[in-house]
Amino acid sequence: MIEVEHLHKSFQTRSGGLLRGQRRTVEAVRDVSFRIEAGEVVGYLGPNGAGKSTTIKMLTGLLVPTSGRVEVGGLVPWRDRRRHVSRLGAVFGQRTTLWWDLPVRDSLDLLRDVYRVPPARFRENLKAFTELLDLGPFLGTPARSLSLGQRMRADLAAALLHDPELLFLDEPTVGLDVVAKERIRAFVAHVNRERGVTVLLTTHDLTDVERLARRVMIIDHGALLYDGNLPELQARFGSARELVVDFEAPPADPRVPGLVLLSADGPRVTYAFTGAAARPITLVTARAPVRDVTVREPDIEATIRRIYEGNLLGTALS
Ligand SMILES: Nc1ncnc2c1ncn2[C@@H]1O[C@H](COP(=O)(O)OP(=O)(O)OP(=O)(O)O)[C@@H](O)[C@H]1O
Repeated sequence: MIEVEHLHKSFQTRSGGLLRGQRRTVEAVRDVSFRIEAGEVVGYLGPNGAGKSTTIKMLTGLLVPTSGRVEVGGLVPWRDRRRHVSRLGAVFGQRTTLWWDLPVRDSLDLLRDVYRVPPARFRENLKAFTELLDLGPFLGTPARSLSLGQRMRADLAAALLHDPELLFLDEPTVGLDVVAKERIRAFVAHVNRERGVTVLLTTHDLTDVERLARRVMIIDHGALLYDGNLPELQARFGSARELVVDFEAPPADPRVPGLVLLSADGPRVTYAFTGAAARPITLVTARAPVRDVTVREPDIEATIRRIYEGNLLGTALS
């Protein structure tokens, strides 16, 4: 579906401040290559300024690469813009594609005309999306009066009315409460599953990724650092699992041979371990009477932070 080979994009900028006017080259994307198959949901992650938007803009045809190859469904995005755009949908969390002063329903009608959606198909899609996203209560409301969550739902419907094969989502849940976030995620999972829509998702909310994407690509300073699934990411870069043990009484010596002691606070002692939890639990319970044990998984957020920090320190990770 998407093929990217040795993609580069540089921008010429002029510096401000003391060096005002001096030309500078920013390499926003450096030698990025990947393939995305039809029907995949891929999380595209990276800290601010990493090169995510620049990549997406090249994939949508808004920007022409400095060098390298991009093909989406057999088309070169910036050369075949019109045909390309008819096959993709995009939702940008920070701005809307809806007409600000028009009722949502009128915006959707206009998009139907822009994309020449057959009337029967339009009716089917509008009905399905109205149900799935509960658009009914605000179809008559102008975009400017919608809450952020309502606006996102309307934007998602707008992006999918013309049955695109590919959906770009840029921060689709930013600023939403947990319930609204979950509703958006459920909808995206639905269109992927039921309609086979391929999704490329940029987000700073890792719950979006855990919920939706089996695969993640991590970019920093324009270069791809990781491309793979989440469990492998955890296995390769995650910190150890933690075993939190509540002993019946504070142990005189909390150390257990074979386990790394992280902290001891009265009867509660925390150890680090890797692999399965059975052996550490056996070791601990053999040591002293235990009231309770909990296994704490390393969180994906911490893992990704370590990858970003590793890159800042210049560590080769991939
Ligand atoms: N039109 C432009 N002119 C000059 N520099 C640019 C331009 N667009 C992007 N850049 C620079 O390219 C780099 C990558 O920016 P990009 O917007 O792709 O990052 P991002 O990963 O999308 O970040 P964010 O998460 O903050 O949106 C940054 O250093 C940015 O300042």
